[in-house]
Amino acid sequence: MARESGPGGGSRGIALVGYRATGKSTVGRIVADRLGWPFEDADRALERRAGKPIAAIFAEQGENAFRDLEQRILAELADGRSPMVLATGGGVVLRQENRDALGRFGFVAWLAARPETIADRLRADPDGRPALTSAGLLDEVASVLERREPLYRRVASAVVETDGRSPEQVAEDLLDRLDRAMRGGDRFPAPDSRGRMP
Ligand SMILES: Nc1ncnc2c1ncn2[C@@H]1O[C@H](COP(=O)(O)OP(=O)(O)OP(=O)(O)O)[C@@H](O)[C@H]1O
Ligand SMILES: O=C(O)C1=C[C@@H](O)[C@@H](O)[C@H](O)C1
Ligand SMILES: [Mg+2]
Repeated sequence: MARESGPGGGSRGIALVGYRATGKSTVGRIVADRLGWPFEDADRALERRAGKPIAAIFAEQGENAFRDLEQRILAELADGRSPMVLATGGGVVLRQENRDALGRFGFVAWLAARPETIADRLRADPDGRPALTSAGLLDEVASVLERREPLYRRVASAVVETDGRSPEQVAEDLLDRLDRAMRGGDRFPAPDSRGRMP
C-alpha cells in the first residue's frame, strides 16, 4: 500500500488512523494490552494539554486552532524512540506535516467502516464530538469520509475492516496484519505482535 514515508520506516510502534468511531481508541487499547506496550490517545493528550474538551476548543477557537494543536501533539508523540500504540484523531491525516510524522511509526493501521456503520456508532456514543459540517450526520460522515479516504490510504500500512466485527476481532486482525508485514520484511522495532523479540 502506498506510503509517503516508506513502509515500516519508523520505530515509534503502531498508529491507528481512520474516521470517527472506527474504533481507534477502543481497538488501540486492546492492541497495546496484547503487546504490553504503552497506549496513548492523541485526542485525550490534546485535551489534557488544552485543559478543555475538544468540543470547547472547536467552539471557542475554531477548527484551525484545534488542528494546530493536533499537529503539535502528534509531533511530540511521534518523537519518542520506544514503541507505543497511538490512537490518532479522525482528521489527523489532513495535514502533510502529520502524514510525515506518521511515517515515524513502523505500522499504520487504517480502521475502515461504512458511513452507515459509523453513523450508527456515533448515534450510540454521544461523546460531544463537534460537527465537521452543517450537513446531517450521515451526509457529513459520507462526504467527509470520501474526501479523507485517499489520505488514510496514503499513510496506511494496512486497512483493517471493522464492519460487523467486534473490537476484539478487529484487534486480532490488526495483529495478524502486523505479523504478516514483519514476515514480509518490513523494518519494525522489537518485540513482535506476540511480545517476542525477533
Ligand atoms: N468494531 C466495533 N463494533 C462495534 N462498536 C464499536 C466498534 N469499534 C468501536 N465501537 C464503538 O464505537 C464508539 C466509538 O469508538 P472509539 O471511540 O474507539 O472510536 P474512535 O475511532 O477512537 O473515534 P474518535 O475518532 O471520535 O476518537 C464506541 O462506542 C465504541 O464502543
Ligand atoms: O474527524 C475529525 O476531524 C475529528 C475526530 C476526533 O477524533 C477528534 O480529533 C476531533 O473531534 C476531530
Ligand atoms: Mg478516539
